[in-house]
This record gives sequence, C-alpha cells and structure tokens, in this order.
Amino acid sequence: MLIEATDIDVVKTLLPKRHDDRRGYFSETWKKELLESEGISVEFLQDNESLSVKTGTLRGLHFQAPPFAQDKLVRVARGCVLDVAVDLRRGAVTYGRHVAVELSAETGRQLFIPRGFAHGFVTLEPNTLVVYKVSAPYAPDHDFGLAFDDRELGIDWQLPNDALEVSDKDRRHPPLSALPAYFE
Ligand SMILES: Cc1cn([C@H]2C[C@H](O)[C@@H](COP(=O)(O)OP(=O)(O)O[C@H]3O[C@H](C)C(=O)[C@H](O)[C@H]3O)O2)c(=O)[nH]c1=O
Repeated sequence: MLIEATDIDVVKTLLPKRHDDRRGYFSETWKKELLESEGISVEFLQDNESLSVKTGTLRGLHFQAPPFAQDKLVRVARGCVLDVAVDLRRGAVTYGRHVAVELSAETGRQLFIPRGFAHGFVTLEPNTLVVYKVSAPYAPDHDFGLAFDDRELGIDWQLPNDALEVSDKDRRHPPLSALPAYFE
C-alpha cells in the first residue's frame, strides 16, 4: 500500500497493491494496521455505496457536524470520479482550500478525508460506483452542505455547469462565507 500526502497534509491518497494473475487481480483495499502505521488511526463504522448513472453527476459538498463528524476512505469500484475535499477547519492554514484527485476503478487509487472536511465528487464516466468507509453513522440532523460552485473555493469540476447532474438539495447549500464554524 503506497500512502502519499496531498497539498493538505492530513488528506492522503492511497494506492493498494494489486496481485495480478491470468484471472485478473487480488487487492487488500483496506487494512486497519496499515493505515495506523501511517498515523491514520480511525475506527470505520459504516460502508457506503453510491451508483451514479450519468457522467457529470455531482454529489456534494457534504459533511456531518460534530458529534457525528466523519472521516472517509473513498474509492471507485467502477468508473471514475474527480474527488474533492474542502478544509472546513477554521484554525487551519489551509481553511477553505481543497484537494481534487482523480479516483478510478482502473487505478484503484483511494482518498482519505479526515473529519473537518467537506467531500464531494463529479463522475467522469457513466455508471460510476463509489464505495467509501465512514467513521460515524449517518446522522441526518447533522448532515450539512457547502455550495459546490462557490467561487471562493475555486474548484474546477472539469465539466461545464450545464453538463452537471446535481440534486435540488445540492444546489441550495450555502457558500463558505455563510457557513457556521462547525470545525475549529
Ligand atoms: C449519506 C447517507 C444517505 N442516506 C440516504 C438519505 C437519502 O434518502 C439517500 C440519498 O442521500 P444523499 O442525497 O445525501 O446521498 P449523496 O448525495 O450521495 O450524499 C453523499 O455524498 C457525499 C459524496 C458524501 O460524502 C456523503 O457520504 C453523502 O452526503 O440515502 C442514508 O441512508 N445513509 C447515509 O449515510
């Protein structure tokens, strides 16, 4: 497992080893002790899966507020996404900055996103299946969002806005400037 830093030090990319043979490959996609050896000590409590049929489906930017804040380990089981994490920690020098990484079934690359970050992705292929581990259960009353197209964030989603499939809910989130201080 290759674990690499990103422009925001606590956000990591992971590349699990694949054991190829004539049948295909085998890969350990998550091993607690491997993450712990890299200083990522997280108790994942729930696995999520979302299928997005259309290219250009954008889900996000979402986060759960304390005490249900979630660390996430995201990977793509089929297709490809641009995965984005936005730093919401008011005290961080990287507050408001983001990491954007292409995750695909082909590479197997994963993204670790600690609590204190908003998460979202846009699909770059049809029928993209995203699977991810979270460290706190779903808590609808603590589930909040941030405007994906907030100019202050400056996220390049790689597709024009009119090509995006976005839920009504995700079109109504506030910009960063109007977001309460959920994370110090
Ligand atoms: C997140 C979640 C949702 N749901 C139900 C609630 C709705 O009836 C339905 C769809 O939920 P939502 O529209 O919030 O799904 P996404 O837009 O994919 O939200 C996710 O998108 C971004 C990328 C994330 O990182 C979060 O995990 C999550 O917010 O699933 C559940 O039952 N459990 C859950 O953990």
